[in-house]
Amino acid sequence: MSEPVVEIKNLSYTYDQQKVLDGINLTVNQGEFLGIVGPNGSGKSTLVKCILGFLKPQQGSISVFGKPVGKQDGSRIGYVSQKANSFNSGFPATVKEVVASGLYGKLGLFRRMTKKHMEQVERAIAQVGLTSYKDHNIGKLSGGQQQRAFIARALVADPDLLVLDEPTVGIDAKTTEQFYGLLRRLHQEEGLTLIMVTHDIGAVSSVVDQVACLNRHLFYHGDPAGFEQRQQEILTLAYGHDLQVVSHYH
Ligand SMILES: Nc1ncnc2c1ncn2[C@@H]1O[C@H](COP(=O)(O)OP(=O)(O)OP(=O)(O)O)[C@@H](O)[C@H]1O
Repeated sequence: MSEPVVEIKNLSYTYDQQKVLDGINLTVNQGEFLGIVGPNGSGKSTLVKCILGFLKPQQGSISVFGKPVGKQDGSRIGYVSQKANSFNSGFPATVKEVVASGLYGKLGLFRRMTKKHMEQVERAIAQVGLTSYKDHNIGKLSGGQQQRAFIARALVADPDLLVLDEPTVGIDAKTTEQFYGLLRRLHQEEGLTLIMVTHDIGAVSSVVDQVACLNRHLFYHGDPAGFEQRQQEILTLAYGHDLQVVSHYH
């Protein structure tokens, strides 16, 4: 079997006096699609920031593609942050320019784009179905279209791992469904490994193939069937009360 994409061992993270992650052990294997769920303030974004190397944990270790976090080629990881879709409508950049900015890490800011780079940009835009909007101003697109443009920016450098932090916040149910369709295709047809933080517990089981339920501790990590079977028990532990979950997809 190939090496894990992400391997987290006994990870703890503390902000000032507040321990927000405690003793987390979690492995993401190649080709998996992991959904991270948990209540507000449960440490989901902190965990993602540790995986991306933005935060340095006080305890434990994380390796990504077999190397300590921060030591791998950054272009192997695509990231779409929580705030990516709160874009100023006057922002003076086209979809093509925003997507091309995803290559700056590889190119350096002032190196010219070659024909091959431009083809990569066009391909990433096509992957998310925005070809007819490629010359539109990003700020003038709908929230769902903007979100797809940011996915294209994360995909343009051809990453092996895509990390998404609450990508469907502020997006309506129909657009969210289309968006999940896109993620499913990237996962199933292109074999991309994905990690997605989400509040959408109902939909998680129909989109991801692994679920991690977090609230400082990891309360569940396994397949969606096991999660559904023990859902009330796990959510009561993690959320502290019975939470009725309505699935969007059944
Ligand atoms: N930079 C920071 N400094 C101090 N405390 C922080 C910082 N960032 C987050 N926290 C706190 O750490 C806890 C976990 O935050 P985190 O953003 O990881 O949770 P989350 O599960 O992603 O939350 P949400 O679902 O609301 O986005 C929260 O109590 C938050 O207030």
